[in-house]
Amino acid sequence: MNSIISVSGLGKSYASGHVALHSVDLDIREGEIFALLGPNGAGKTTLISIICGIVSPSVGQVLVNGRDIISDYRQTRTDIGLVPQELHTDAFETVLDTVRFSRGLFGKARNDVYIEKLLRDLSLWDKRNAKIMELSGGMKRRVMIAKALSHEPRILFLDEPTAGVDVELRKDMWNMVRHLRDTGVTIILTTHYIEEAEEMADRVGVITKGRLLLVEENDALMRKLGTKTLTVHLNAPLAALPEALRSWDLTISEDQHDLDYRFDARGGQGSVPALMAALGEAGVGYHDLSTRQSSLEDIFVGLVHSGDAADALTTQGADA
Ligand SMILES: Nc1ncnc2c1ncn2[C@@H]1O[C@H](COP(=O)(O)OP(=O)(O)OP(=O)(O)O)[C@@H](O)[C@H]1O
Repeated sequence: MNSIISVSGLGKSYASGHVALHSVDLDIREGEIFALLGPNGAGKTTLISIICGIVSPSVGQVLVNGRDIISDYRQTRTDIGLVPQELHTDAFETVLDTVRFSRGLFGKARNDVYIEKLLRDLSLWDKRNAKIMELSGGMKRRVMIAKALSHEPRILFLDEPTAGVDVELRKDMWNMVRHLRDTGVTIILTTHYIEEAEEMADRVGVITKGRLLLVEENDALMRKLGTKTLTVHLNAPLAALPEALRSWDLTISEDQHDLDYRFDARGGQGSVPALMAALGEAGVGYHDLSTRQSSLEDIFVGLVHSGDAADALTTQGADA
């Protein structure tokens, strides 16, 4: 598959002296959903702001569709739609007017057929004559996406599309993004939710402290993300594991009130009901359960320690 964006040796030092990006190499494939996953301050917004021409790089090169983002700014910017992290749009305008206006900013002729399709695709057509301030938070986000797509870009950047959004809206957003990808748009989103990267992306890049640690196909990365821990809160303290439970990867907490069970974050969930049955048969009573997924920090630490980061960078190099 062709690269629609090619980033090489990209570095950014802000005037404050802070180095936000260290020599990033990255290729985005046409038609994919790519998630840039990293904690706050990792450099995600800086990276996409450079690609979109909002922040200037200190060193390195970015090609969008084969064109340099600096010497060919006008064309490369036209190829891109950006939904920034902060939602800001004119509260008193109607949905239709604000989206038409955004298209005009790119010097594109009015195209009511395209705008209608776009608003229908984003389930906004019924609200086309509503003022922005009358819309729910989720709909305002959709309007931001419609604005970003109003000039028919081939690439859409979504900076933290679901930050502060409730679970239901998040799932709506995921469906919408997949649908947009099916219409041929290449999508790059930033997130600090592992779950979001897992749910949405074809490939994931993990970034921390301005370094792209690895770029992987989603499945391969999620396998690396290791384990989930299920904690079983017991009715009574347990001093030792009953014989029948010795084959399970179980650890009794120090106060003997909890049992921790570690299982594969992907594909291992089927073992949880079996464990519950085994606990029942062994006469171990419990009153509550909780699960915990490895945090990004756990993963970064794990990657750095296992040396996978270096291997992964090689993989990324080979990808380019
Ligand atoms: N204009 C600026 N001047 C100085 N430092 C900046 C500037 N913009 C960002 N930074 C710093 O660069 C680093 C990377 O910031 P960036 O916004 O790219 O991270 P991020 O991964 O998008 O984080 P978040 O998820 O919090 O937005 C941070 O330490 C941030 O404080």
